[in-house]
Amino acid sequence: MTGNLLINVENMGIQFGGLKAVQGVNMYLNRGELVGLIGPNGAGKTTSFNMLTGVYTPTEGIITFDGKKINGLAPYQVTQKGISRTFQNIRLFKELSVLDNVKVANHSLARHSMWASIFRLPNHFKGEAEMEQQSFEFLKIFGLDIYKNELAKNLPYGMQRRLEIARALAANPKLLLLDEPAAGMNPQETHDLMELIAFIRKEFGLTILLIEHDMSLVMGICERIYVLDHGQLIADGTPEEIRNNPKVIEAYLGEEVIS
Ligand SMILES: Nc1ncnc2c1ncn2[C@@H]1O[C@H](COP(=O)(O)OP(=O)(O)OP(=O)(O)O)[C@@H](O)[C@H]1O
Repeated sequence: MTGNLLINVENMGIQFGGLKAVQGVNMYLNRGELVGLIGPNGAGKTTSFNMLTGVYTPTEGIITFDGKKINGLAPYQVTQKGISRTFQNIRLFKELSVLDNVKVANHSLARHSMWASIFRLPNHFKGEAEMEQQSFEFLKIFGLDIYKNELAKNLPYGMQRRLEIARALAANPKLLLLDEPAAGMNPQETHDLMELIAFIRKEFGLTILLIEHDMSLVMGICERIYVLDHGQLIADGTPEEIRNNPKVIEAYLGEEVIS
């Protein structure tokens, strides 16, 4: 047990050739928190997610998750530790059904052994049935059950975004990282998504870190917000504090209106 602290990031940074894309980032999330990560284009938000999930190894700093250092772990090991994510550009198995997309992600949760699967022992079929049922339950939560047998590529855009979150959740994370979940959604879809995020967080006892350009969403559901600009944190605080922070207003001038 590591108390209330779930993830702690100390002095995190990464350099690509001569470019310091992210540097000196300190942040933390307590269990159960819903925190936003915002900043202008190119500020280093996705790069930070890539470091938290093992896609990139930071060139400086320490990331501690659930009391253990996770720098240098491969992405699948980070997932096993309990961090799942979605991507800015939707990454689904487009030629698989909606249900199978969730089942694939759910596979790491399957309680039946690999040997039972390989030799198709009775436990395998029991495990398969359980997994199918569990995956279907996820689809229901996301309002995707009616699309169960549809190929992922045929889903309306907003539903594809939802399926991405369902998949990330099926890996049973403690920490969920959402990279622009409302990108390309209309205001109604964004509003529904906001409610869904609040719901799954409560229902699954999740901790969530969210990158988002839609300020109504960020300001509406996050308890705390970190602001990145040119690879460095320039502010952190409550939505109210962030909205009134002169540095943040300056960083966003000409790009976003913080409302
Ligand atoms: N693999 C890489 N090699 C070189 N430069 C990179 C690499 N990945 C990211 N960068 C650079 O790091 C900087 C931060 O990019 P990043 O995608 O993290 O920004 P962002 O805040 O997520 O932006 P956006 O809001 O547009 O998605 C950019 O200058 C980008 O070009």
